[in-house]
Amino acid sequence: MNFIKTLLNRSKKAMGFMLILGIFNSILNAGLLIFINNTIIREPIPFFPEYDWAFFIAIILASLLCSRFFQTYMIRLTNNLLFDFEIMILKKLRMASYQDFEDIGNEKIYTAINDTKVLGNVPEVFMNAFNSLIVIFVCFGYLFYISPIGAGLVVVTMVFLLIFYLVRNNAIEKELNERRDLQNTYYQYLADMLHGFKELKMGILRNNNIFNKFLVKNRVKGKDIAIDTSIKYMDNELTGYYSWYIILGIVMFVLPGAFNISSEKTTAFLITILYLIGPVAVLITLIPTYTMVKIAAERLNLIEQMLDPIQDKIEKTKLNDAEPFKEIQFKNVTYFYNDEERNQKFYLQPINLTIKKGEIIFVTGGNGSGKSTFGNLLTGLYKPYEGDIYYNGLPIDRGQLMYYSDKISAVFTTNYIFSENYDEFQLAADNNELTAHIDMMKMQEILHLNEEKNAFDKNLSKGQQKRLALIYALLEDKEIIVLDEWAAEQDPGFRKYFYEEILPHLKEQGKTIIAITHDDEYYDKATRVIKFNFGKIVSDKDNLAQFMKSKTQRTIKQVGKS
Ligand SMILES: Nc1ncnc2c1ncn2[C@@H]1O[C@H](COP(=O)(O)OP(=O)(O)OP(=O)(O)O)[C@@H](O)[C@H]1O
Repeated sequence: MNFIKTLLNRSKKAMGFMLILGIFNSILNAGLLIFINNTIIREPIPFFPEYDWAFFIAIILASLLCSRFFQTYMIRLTNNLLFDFEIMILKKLRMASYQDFEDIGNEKIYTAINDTKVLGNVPEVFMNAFNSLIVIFVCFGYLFYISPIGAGLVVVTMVFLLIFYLVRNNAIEKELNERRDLQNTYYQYLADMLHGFKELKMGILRNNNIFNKFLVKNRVKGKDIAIDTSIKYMDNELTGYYSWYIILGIVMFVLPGAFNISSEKTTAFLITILYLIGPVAVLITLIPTYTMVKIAAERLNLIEQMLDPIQDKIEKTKLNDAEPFKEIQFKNVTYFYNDEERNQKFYLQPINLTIKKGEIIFVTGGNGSGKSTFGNLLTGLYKPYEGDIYYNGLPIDRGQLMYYSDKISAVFTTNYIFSENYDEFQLAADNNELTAHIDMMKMQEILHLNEEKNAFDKNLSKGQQKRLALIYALLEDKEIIVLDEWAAEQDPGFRKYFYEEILPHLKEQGKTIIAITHDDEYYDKATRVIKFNFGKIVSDKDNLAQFMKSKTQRTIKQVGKS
């Protein structure tokens, strides 16, 4: 697993150094305890007893410096790891196929980003545990030195406590997993609420139900589990904490009488046990952290497997950029949706066709007939289930999909306008190409440039957003343009203008256009019409004669006007 590997690699480098530092610091701490004990029971230190105060100060200073160095190093390591993990998830996401992205869904990605935060804290937790272990080890050595029987008693009590903890922790782990699943569905309902806010405002029943039956129900369950888990943890902690008093009682009242231990030794025993409470508490609070890390790592592992990256192969299999577009060929290309959750299956039957440069193809058919699925295959968003797609005669394999997609501009039905100018378009008034596109889309008075972001403002109507999306697509200056129901939101006048003026104009510029459309009154504006029905191409008609006829009529009209 990549995350765990990175964690181990990064930790390994740090661990060797930190272990030495940790051992040194812990020995200093334990030394401090022995020093205090010896002073209380008036046993002088074995060397330079007259300078014991100087030793005391030296140990404290050394421990302080060591701790500061240790903590600073840990802060850096933790933050660097957090950064690396977050970037790793984003990088994997960026390189994942659209199919994988669709399968995972936004909610799990949000949760995964939170999981990286849990993993990032592992080295610190581990080092704290390690330091505590050393202190515990040294303290026990000291206890065994003072009274082996008393120390044995403490060890037995602690082993019982540990077993009690681990058994209870198993039950808690199940609850934590359940909480994570609830979190995923919570994000899903939240997305419904945020994206469907308008729809919620339009239906009281809907509004009540999403709130009461889904969001609140989910949160109540989440809260109940959280309370239950926290109470179990608290019970564990209280049991642990109060067990110390039992141990202290045994040391105070049982040991001196039963085993004839002197009051000095009893005092040293008591102080050591009080000193042990801190490090043991650190170890005990580690158990929930360990459980959380385990769950986060398992979930991240799952996401990582789902986000199967394709970047390794990309550089080797780049398409020839210089070669102009000639054709795209589909050979026995099929696609298969098998949505088990929703018990939904759809098979797009073998497609065999060739798209030549300069064609204007309309893809038509009823709802659910497979047009958009075909569009996703054509744009390289989906990899064929069977068969192959060829670009200029070259079969497109998985590693080339991104480069293949990069040859195509697309405006999807659910088009999204980015908030920043990621394409680095030259959005300036002196960019003639831009002004020509804006003129063609009749948006001179509508578009406002946000100078700070170097992007056009997004607060446009749906139809206007589609026009802006097409302007951006044209600025990409690619040879192939795929449009999915682009004209659906345009008013009748602009729709007519789009089919009769814009598309022919783009063809004249040498563009190849594949438009998914239901506008059958404009079918004569295509050079070819492909019709889908129930996941199958039922007709693929060359429409060039019709197109030429309507083009001639258009030219005659223009001449007439002038
Ligand atoms: N992500 C998906 N998972 C499972 N099934 C899907 C998925 N996307 C689409 N489908 C199914 O595939 C079939 C074809 O869908 P597609 O979107 O290609 O149809 P379409 O012809 O574009 O329809 P429309 O004209 O309504 O946009 C539909 O039956 C749909 O339910």
